[in-house]
Amino acid sequence: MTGTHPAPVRIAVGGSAGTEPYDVLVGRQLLGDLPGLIGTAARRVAVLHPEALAETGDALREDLAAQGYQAIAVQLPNAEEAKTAEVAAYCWKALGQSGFTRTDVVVGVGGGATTDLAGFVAATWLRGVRWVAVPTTVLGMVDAAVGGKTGINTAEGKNLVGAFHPPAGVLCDLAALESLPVHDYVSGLAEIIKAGFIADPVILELIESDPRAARTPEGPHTAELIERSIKVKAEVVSGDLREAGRREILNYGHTLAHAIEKNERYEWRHGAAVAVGMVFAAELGRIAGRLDDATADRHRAVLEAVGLPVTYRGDQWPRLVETMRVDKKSRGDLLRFIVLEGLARPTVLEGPDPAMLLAAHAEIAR
Ligand SMILES: NC(=O)c1ccc[n+]([C@@H]2O[C@H](COP(=O)([O-])OP(=O)(O)OC[C@H]3O[C@@H](n4cnc5c(N)ncnc54)[C@H](O)[C@@H]3O)[C@@H](O)[C@H]2O)c1
Ligand SMILES: O=C(O)C(=O)C[C@@H](O)[C@H](O)[C@H](O)COP(=O)(O)O
Ligand SMILES: [Zn+2]
Repeated sequence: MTGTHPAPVRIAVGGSAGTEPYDVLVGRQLLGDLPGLIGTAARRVAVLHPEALAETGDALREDLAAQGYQAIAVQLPNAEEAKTAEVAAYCWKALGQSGFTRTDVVVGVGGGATTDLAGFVAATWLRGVRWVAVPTTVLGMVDAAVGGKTGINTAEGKNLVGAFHPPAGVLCDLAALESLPVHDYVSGLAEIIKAGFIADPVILELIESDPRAARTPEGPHTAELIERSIKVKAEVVSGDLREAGRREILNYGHTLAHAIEKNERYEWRHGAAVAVGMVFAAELGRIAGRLDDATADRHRAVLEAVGLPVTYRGDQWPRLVETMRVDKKSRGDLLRFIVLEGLARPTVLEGPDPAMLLAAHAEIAR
């Protein structure tokens, strides 16, 4: 089948804070590009994959072995269970036992949880080795694999330990999405919709034109939605890898989302929590007098139209507030939220009055 697909779309991510630039490729049958990204200096390659992609991980290992690399496959638990210190330690052991040196390469194949963990293992092994991301979920392609945020969760909260460690390249093979359960596919739409609200409203129009079709990889706008969202992310992280400023806009909806995920013991998908978190942030923006009613209402409408949740248990508020205090955007005792001043006009709301937070919470509580 080689040669039957059009050339992939290539989206450049600029090097920032002294890191190398790299490309995100979106297309089909992209694994031929993997050896070029691994590079000629590597002898060993570790393919980290989730249990759900055991066959893919093993096929990739065999392929790399056939090309002369000493390749190992390291199976991780599915989803958020992979993002723990114990799983990272298990991977460090596998690298140590295979004699992994500074010129060897980690490949993360899977959803955002897998690439977050794989990138973190690469960032920490020998203080940093090269890694390549092969995202296999919508969310992984449009968000997690791009931008170099890697990390794990702790008992106190989501992504509290990590490193900025950009990949050498990102390969988004759209064929991978065909095996993704619809629940996971739709979860990824939350980050696409986020990109629409913070930067590219055409995304919202494409989804609103046929929300049912947006729920499937066969939808007419799938590739465009993915490419537009990657471009938003690439543009933002190219200028601010370490989140010194503008990158915070990518955290729209995430302050509450991460608290919900922790409260649900990570049994909610990230995208589902981000959907509720964005409705909360929109209401907060409206209550703070920054966002117009129509744009605030549009959040609920588009998220519900694709089947994402827009409400959360009303009795959990005190616990959620407690968790939000350790959000990475907090400074001392000051809570900080990304809100909108209009479509594609994100800004920071610092230290909102607790009554304002409560009023926004009332709009999502059930
Ligand atoms: N680093 C970042 O910038 C960033 C950005 C956004 C999200 N994230 C993180 O990403 C994670 C969520 O990622 P996700 O939504 O991709 O979920 P996930 O990685 O948990 O994957 C969801 C499920 O799908 C399975 N799976 C993956 N690909 C598959 C495929 N092609 N076919 C069948 N099953 C498949 C996984 O094994 C898992 O069980 C969260 O931990 C979130 O914090 C990170
Ligand atoms: O890349 C970013 O920056 C983001 O904030 C993207 C988010 O979608 C993503 O969930 C990220 O992992 C959140 O980062 P955190 O620093 O709030 O843990
Ligand atoms: Zn996110």
